[in-house]
Amino acid sequence: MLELRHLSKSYPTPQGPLSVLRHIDLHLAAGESLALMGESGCGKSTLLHLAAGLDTPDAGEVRLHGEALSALDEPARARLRRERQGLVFQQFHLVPSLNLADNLSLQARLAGREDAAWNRELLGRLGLAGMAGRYPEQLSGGQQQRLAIGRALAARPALLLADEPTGNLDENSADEVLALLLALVRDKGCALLMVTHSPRVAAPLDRRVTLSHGRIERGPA
Ligand SMILES: Nc1ncnc2c1ncn2[C@@H]1O[C@H](COP(=O)(O)OP(=O)(O)OP(=O)(O)O)[C@@H](O)[C@H]1O
Repeated sequence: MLELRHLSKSYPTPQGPLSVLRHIDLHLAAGESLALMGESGCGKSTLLHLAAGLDTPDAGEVRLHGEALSALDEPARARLRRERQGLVFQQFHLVPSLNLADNLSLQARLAGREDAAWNRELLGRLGLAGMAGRYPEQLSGGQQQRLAIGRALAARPALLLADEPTGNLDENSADEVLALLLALVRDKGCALLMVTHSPRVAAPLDRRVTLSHGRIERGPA
């Protein structure tokens, strides 16, 4: 369902182009979870941004459901992101002026896929029921992260892209949020590509790969 073919990406720097990704091939099947690991600065976020169509590769292509993102214009890419992808970042990116219920349903509403029953189930399973009227600043870090996950899943995306989704949480909250995230994606048959530097966080996922020197090193299955 997500296919990265011969992806290459470099950034311009005063010292010349910095080659970050070199001919990356990666495939993620429907409903599969994959941890993308590697040392700080190895290009994990760059790869995730390319997969999300938030940035464009220098060479190669990203295909989602067989459709090449490069063949779409930006409005079509944005629509695909809204309808088919959920994004979760380490910084929660909640909208401060919207309450919890409105933050949760924002993306689904924009995608025309709002489902009140699913929203209620999400709130319950994320431990946020009864807090619908609260604003992000009135929530703990763990609650804000759970809300960000709920927002990404509210439109029932086929693919969740997550960049260190538990990176801002203490160990206990991180374990709890990760377990919830995995249970939700498994129940809904949602594929997951998750960036993490932590082997502990990567362990419960179906597969792990490591980025190093711009290339994928296949880990143990
Ligand atoms: N816009 C940019 N311009 C120039 N260099 C960049 C840019 N964005 C990222 N880089 C460089 O590209 C490399 C890969 O960055 P990236 O953020 O993808 O790494 P990462 O593996 O996600 O790191 P971390 O685990 O620390 O978040 C780094 O050396 C970074 O400094």
